[in-house]
Amino acid sequence: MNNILALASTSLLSDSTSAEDLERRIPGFSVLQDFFKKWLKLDLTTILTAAALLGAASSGAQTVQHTGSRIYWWVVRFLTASVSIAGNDRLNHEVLNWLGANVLMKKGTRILTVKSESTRNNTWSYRRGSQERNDYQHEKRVPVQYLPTFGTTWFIHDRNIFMVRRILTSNSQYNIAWDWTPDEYAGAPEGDEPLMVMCLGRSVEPIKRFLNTCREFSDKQRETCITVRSSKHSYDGLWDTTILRPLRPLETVHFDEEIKEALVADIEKYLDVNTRRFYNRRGIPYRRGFLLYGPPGTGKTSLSLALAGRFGLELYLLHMPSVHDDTSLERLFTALPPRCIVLLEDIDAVGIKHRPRIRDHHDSSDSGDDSDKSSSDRNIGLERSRCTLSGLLNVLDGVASQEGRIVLMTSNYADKLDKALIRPGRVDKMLYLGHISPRSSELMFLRMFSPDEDGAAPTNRAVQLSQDQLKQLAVDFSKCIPDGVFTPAQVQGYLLDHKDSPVNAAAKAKEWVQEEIRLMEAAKEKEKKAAEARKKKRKERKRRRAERLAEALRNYDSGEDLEELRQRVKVARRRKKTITQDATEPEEADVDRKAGDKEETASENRNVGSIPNGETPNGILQESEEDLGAKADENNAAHPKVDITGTEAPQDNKLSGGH
Ligand SMILES: Nc1ncnc2c1ncn2[C@@H]1O[C@H](COP(=O)(O)OP(=O)(O)OP(=O)(O)O)[C@@H](O)[C@H]1O
Repeated sequence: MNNILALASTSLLSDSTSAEDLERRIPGFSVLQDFFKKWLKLDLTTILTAAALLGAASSGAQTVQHTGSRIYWWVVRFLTASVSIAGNDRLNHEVLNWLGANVLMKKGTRILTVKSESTRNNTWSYRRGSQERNDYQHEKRVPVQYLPTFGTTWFIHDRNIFMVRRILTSNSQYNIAWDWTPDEYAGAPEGDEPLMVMCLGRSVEPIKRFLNTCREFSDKQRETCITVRSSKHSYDGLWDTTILRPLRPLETVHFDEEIKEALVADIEKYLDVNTRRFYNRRGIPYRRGFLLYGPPGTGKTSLSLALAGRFGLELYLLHMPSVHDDTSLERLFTALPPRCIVLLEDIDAVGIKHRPRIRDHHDSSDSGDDSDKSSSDRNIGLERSRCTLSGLLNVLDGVASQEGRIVLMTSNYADKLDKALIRPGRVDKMLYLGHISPRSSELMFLRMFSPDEDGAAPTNRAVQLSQDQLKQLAVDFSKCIPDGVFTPAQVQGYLLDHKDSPVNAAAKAKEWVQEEIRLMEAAKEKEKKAAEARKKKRKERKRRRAERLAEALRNYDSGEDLEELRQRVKVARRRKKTITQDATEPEEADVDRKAGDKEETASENRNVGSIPNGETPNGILQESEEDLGAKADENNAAHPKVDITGTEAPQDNKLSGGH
């Protein structure tokens, strides 16, 4: 730049002086000048002068811009108050949401960004933003939402001038063509950019009020929905998926009305501010836990959703089998807000660590099939969580556990839950949701066929009936439903099949009930036969083992010390256990074990003398060991070796919610 200025000043001097000076500065300048003059009829000195002047002007402009920017920020600093909001803060989205609905559309802003559906493959993407799905607006396409883009949005709120800057961060990977491309055109925000909310004046109070408005606006939008948060990638410890589900009124979950009222009253009392104070003053951890248990399809999940809606709380959903490990579980619990409902589904799936896979493998290879396992164990074993019971107990009421939340756990196998898990403090009330009663089926019928609040028919093709007619049909229908036989899900399924005609639903109920009972009995019979076959097989195997053992004992040298034999059984069992645990390839381990046993047998043979019929003490050991294994299997069948097993729920905190 100094050179250009020097050149410009030189060029402005007299012709001869400047030419001499330029020749001195740029060797060969006079030759070039002659060439330009002769062939292009241009004066090189004039061109250089013009270029130098332009350069000087640009440099001046930059200095002015720089000074202007400093003055601007000086003014901003002294005349405005500001609050910054991180990209991953919920308030960030709430502010954008408010701006989108209340400023951009009204002002007719011309530079916007749009949000619809993410097509990103979450499995492979490194940078994952939170996702929001609206189940309420069941449209074919996700509705688009217009939001502020990068840069500043100005608006007046509550008689104050506000500016909200959506900041282009260094993380934003955009290909900016030129340095001077304005932020607004630099690309599309991904949703995790910080915001700077500024307001003219020296107090942050107007900003606080504005932020409150944004929160209330979002809450209002959610009033018709329940916000369900879940974690797609539980190992991140992030509640990264938000689903807006239609609000489910509590009246639509049918079970004993008294129990329902007691449950609502209990939660209401717990959420009362005075209760919190009461807990805090007395040093009692402010937490409440409920266990909802019963057969599948009896409304455990539906009740949890309804309770979230009833108390305006967000529901944090954790499907236990998909939680990666204890660390992930802890991270997720640490990220919970103070007031929410946490739904832990299929709590009985916790505890795979207590039943190592290698042992399972060995068991099944020993028995040849898995028919030894009890059916309930097999059912539980379909999907096991990798969390341990102690990990779960820790998050429920460990030191780092969040206070103020309500934990709802669901289980189909409450009788197998560990006492530690359901002790008061972790589970304060147990609620059984069972099969449907005639009264509940009557209510379900009415709910299904009653006109909507606006008087519209439940379906387009539904025949409109008077309220009295409908009530009569509901009573007729309920008379056909036997008490405590069907799950509410079954009855709902039937009613949905006849959703266009309550008359048909009531008329065909008897026939449906008979057919359904026949099918259920057939399924039960089949299951009974399968269980008998399993039992028979187990008995047969035991008989064979007993025979072999008896045979071995017949051939047993009575001179051998029985105690010694017992010790050998113990040693062999211990060795087998070690091999099973160490083995990465169980077959190899098995071969090693057998080889080891053979060697031992040889040496034992030397000690105890020859064993007739080729039956070795090891043979006896193996039989005894298998026998013990069989006993363990039987034991498993009676008390499946899940972490949370074999304990009776305490009676004092039981609520029975039979429908
Ligand atoms: N008590 C009930 N009242 C009204 N509807 C019910 C009830 N129980 C079940 N349903 C209906 O049956 C379906 C399944 O219910 P839900 O998922 O809540 O059962 P669940 O007990 O959680 O089952 P699972 O143990 O298999 O998770 C839902 O569509 C729900 O509307």
